[in-house]
Amino acid sequence: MAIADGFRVAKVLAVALDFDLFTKLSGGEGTTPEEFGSAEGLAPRPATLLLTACASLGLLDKRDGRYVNSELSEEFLVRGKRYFFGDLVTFTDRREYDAWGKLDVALRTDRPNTWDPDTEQTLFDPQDEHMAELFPKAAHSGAVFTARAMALSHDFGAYRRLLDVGGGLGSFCGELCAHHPNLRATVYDLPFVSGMAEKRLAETEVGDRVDALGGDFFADGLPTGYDAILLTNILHDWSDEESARILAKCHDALGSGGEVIIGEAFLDDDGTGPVAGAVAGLNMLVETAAGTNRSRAAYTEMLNRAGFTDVRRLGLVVDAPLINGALVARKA
Ligand SMILES: C[S@@+](CC[C@H](N)C(=O)[O-])C[C@H]1O[C@@H](n2cnc3c(N)ncnc32)[C@H](O)[C@@H]1O
Repeated sequence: MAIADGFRVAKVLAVALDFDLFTKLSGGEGTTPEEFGSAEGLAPRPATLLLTACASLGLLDKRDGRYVNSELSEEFLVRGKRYFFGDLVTFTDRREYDAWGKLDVALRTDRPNTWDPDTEQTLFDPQDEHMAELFPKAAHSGAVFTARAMALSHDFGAYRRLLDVGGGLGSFCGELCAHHPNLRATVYDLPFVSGMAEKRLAETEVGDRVDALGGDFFADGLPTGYDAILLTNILHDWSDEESARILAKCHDALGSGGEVIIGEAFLDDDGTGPVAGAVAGLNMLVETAAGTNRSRAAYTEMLNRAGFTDVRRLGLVVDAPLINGALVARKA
């Protein structure tokens, strides 16, 4: 049944966030269904049903007859908190909920549902209503806690300068530099995203060690002078051939001994799971022209073909959204 009605659960979370429920409850005395209903213009029945559903999912606790944030929602669903996850939920709901309703069409046509490859050149078109602002914020929302997991799982302090290719709003750079005081990092992304990253990073505690550079990893060469390149949730957006071009650019940009780190929701090598990677793979069908999730074995082959050696598999010491591990490889 959990499989059959999983979409209902996702919608409960998305709608509660649309009401800004968890931010409004943060730090307060909680709410009753009557108070919540009258504040939001809802009749008692729907107000009660929504709060009950949120409590059943562990998003709210009930104390002395009042609904309050659970520990989970207090940490991840309150706007303005460091690990706020809500923008990813909202993006997924607004952009992908309807598109997943037509999953059968994507399967039959082998084309994305969320944008039109006949009129838009790429998924990352700044003219697209969701891409211009919501997507970078959503990616940040998923990345910042994931970056913490990466920081705890790999010694980024061994590097002096890190280049985060397709680094979005600098979520990984910011978090990794916060954990490693001697690390300096550059976010490299399309100019409309790197401009947003620059502004955001300037206001953070590590703003003096992280900068942002605009560019296109297909049209331009990558900047040099870095001893590590990070690629998280990048290669799954592209075909094998396009991914090979990106890896070749990374290889060209690194000096001898430089390392590339790939973070992904990897598939098991035998192609049977895990659920997160496999379902994210189908999302690549809905969202991209030729992307796919791949196994560690497939990425190892791609890395070797690009000239990297000594490929190591890295587990995460804490679970993270969006990725389930990393591969680290060296340029000989
Ligand atoms: C799925 S997001 C991943 C963001 C981040 N690395 C993370 O893990 O959250 C893909 C990123 O690649 C960037 N991107 C797409 N095409 C690009 C290109 N041609 N050159 C540089 N960056 C690009 C997008 O703007 C976006 O920030």
